[in-house]
Amino acid sequence: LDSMVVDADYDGVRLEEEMTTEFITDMMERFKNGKKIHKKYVYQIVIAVQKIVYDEPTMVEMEIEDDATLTVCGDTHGQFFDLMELFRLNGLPTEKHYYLFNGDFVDRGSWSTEIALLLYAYKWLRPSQFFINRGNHETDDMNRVYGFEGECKAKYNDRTFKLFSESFSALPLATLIGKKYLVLHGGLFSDDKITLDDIRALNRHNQRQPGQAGLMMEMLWTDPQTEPGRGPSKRGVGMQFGPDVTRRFCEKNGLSAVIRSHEVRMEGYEEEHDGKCITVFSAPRYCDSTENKGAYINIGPDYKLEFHKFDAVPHPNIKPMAYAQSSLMSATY
Ligand SMILES: O=C(O)c1nn[nH]c1-c1ccccc1
Ligand SMILES: [Mn+2]
Ligand SMILES: [Mn+2]
Ligand SMILES: [Mn+2]
Repeated sequence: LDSMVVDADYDGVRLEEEMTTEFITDMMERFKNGKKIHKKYVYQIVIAVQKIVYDEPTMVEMEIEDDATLTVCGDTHGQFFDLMELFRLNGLPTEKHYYLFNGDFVDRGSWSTEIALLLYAYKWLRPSQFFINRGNHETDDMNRVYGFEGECKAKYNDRTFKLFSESFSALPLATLIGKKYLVLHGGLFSDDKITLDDIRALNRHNQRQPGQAGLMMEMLWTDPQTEPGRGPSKRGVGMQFGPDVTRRFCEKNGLSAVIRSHEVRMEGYEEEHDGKCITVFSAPRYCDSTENKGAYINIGPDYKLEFHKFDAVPHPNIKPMAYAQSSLMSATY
């Protein structure tokens, strides 16, 4: 990277050895105006964050300081302009305003590189006050089909996607908030015996992609159901878990609730399983078609959950999946 030179006439804020709020402010403005950042900076940001998240535990554990707030966001799926609306309503990330993005920040929407670079820039700036869980869309199989790979290659290059792909494999799979809320993208398990220690013990570095079975796959793919017990997945991957499964898991692990994302909710969030399984989804008017609201959850030092809804905002006339590769082109031979 050192040999790469950013031309003297580059019109953006320059990035040196560390991330700065000035760089982030400028990058946000550039993205709002349909501009990009220099590919050298893309590489620097993704490589820096890959190193940071690689060393984080599979389940990150954090507390909310007395004068701080944590906002938990669900799927954003490349809907950059709606994320800007969320930040306008709720405030940008700061040293005292922590954010946790609960996976599926790319694919579907056509500003996935903008969202990924913005979240990564904040992660690099304040690694202990900004958190990112992996979703099932932070995987090669989904990115090949649902637009992120194509968008990386269209806006930047192949190397950009490769670097993002390696960073996705390094992302933590869950975040424990004040020992009360377990936040993960999909949901719970086919095995009642799974505990937080099993999640802590999961070595995510020897399995880059979730595959079709196992703890990592279930954390990224499963969904709640209203019926007690367990049932088959409607997605063909993972399974569904009922209110009794959630209750037993919370009791066994001393949790107040599990907070997950992964599914659209018309009001942007939903408290299910007697309030012990909470879905939060932060992509309003999903794929420009579902008439859902977005939502986010603010949690203060008292660990009370405060739900907020928000509406989609206008965006430039680029359709969802604009960069998705046709299945023929992306097939591997
Ligand atoms: O893209 C989505 O809606 C999504 N978000 N999480 N999982 C999916 C998905 C989409 C298609 C097929 C399987 C999963
Ligand atoms: Mn065990
Ligand atoms: Mn999703
Ligand atoms: Mn998902």
